[in-house]
Amino acid sequence: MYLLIPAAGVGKRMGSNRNKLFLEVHSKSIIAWTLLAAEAASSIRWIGIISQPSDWPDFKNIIADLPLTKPVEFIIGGATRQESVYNGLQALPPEAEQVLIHDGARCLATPNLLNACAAAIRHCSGLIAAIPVKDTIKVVDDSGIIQSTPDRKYLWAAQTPQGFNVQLLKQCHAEGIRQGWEVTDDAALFEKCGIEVRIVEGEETNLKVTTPQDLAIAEFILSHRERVRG
Ligand SMILES: Nc1ccn([C@@H]2O[C@H](COP(=O)(O)OP(=O)(O)OP(=O)(O)O)[C@@H](O)[C@H]2O)c(=O)n1
Ligand SMILES: C[C@](O)(CO)[C@H](O)COP(=O)(O)O
Repeated sequence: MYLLIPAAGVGKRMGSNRNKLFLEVHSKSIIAWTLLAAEAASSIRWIGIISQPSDWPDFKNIIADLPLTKPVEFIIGGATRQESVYNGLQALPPEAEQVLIHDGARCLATPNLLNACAAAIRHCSGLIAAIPVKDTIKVVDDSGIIQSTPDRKYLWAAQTPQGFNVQLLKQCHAEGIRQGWEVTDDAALFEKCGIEVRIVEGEETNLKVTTPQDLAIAEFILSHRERVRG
């Protein structure tokens, strides 16, 4: 399985003055944890890091210190996550028929989840890891007035990995450019193109490290894992 890792952000919500994936949690950088999970996932055979060239020296220094055996390619990121993934798709090896896209910021995803998504994409055209929401979700208008309360039993929080048939995703990204669609995950492009996307049960611990509070939560999860695994 081919894995694209969007890693070209700037971490505005983290308040970071550099790519937040270089921040450390539990003694390793966020991107290091993500790459170690990809290395440990037996289904992953190739890794593409989509990132800003200005970050490549730092990424390469991190990778040099990791026990990686799988090929890692550097792909130029875009101004948005959507553009970054578009670039990543163009850079895939020509033989890639399916792809997993996994946020570099989701450094707690387990190898088992990556493998489960890699197995599941063999049987469908599109999928996402997701978990049922626990809170009641409100749709709120611009003036802060609640407009509706969707039935929670139909609401899932999308995570990554997200998996896709490569040719279909390339077509949907191209249509997104033509239509000016701005999406925050790739599944939304499939949805807009009318292509079915399945859910794969995600992990409650698979948070996207976005704000400083998430760093503290990730630290707790990683230290707990270490205690449990010994
Ligand atoms: N132009 C971008 C923006 C984001 N990402 C990646 O997409 C993932 C999810 O994005 P997010 O968590 O929003 O990261 P940032 O964009 O860095 O955060 P912020 O929105 O707070 O700036 C991250 O791994 C990020 O590196 C990317 O590859 N290219
Ligand atoms: C792709 C994603 O992680 C699914 O929840 C999320 O949409 C990324 O959003 P971001 O604003 O780019 O972090």
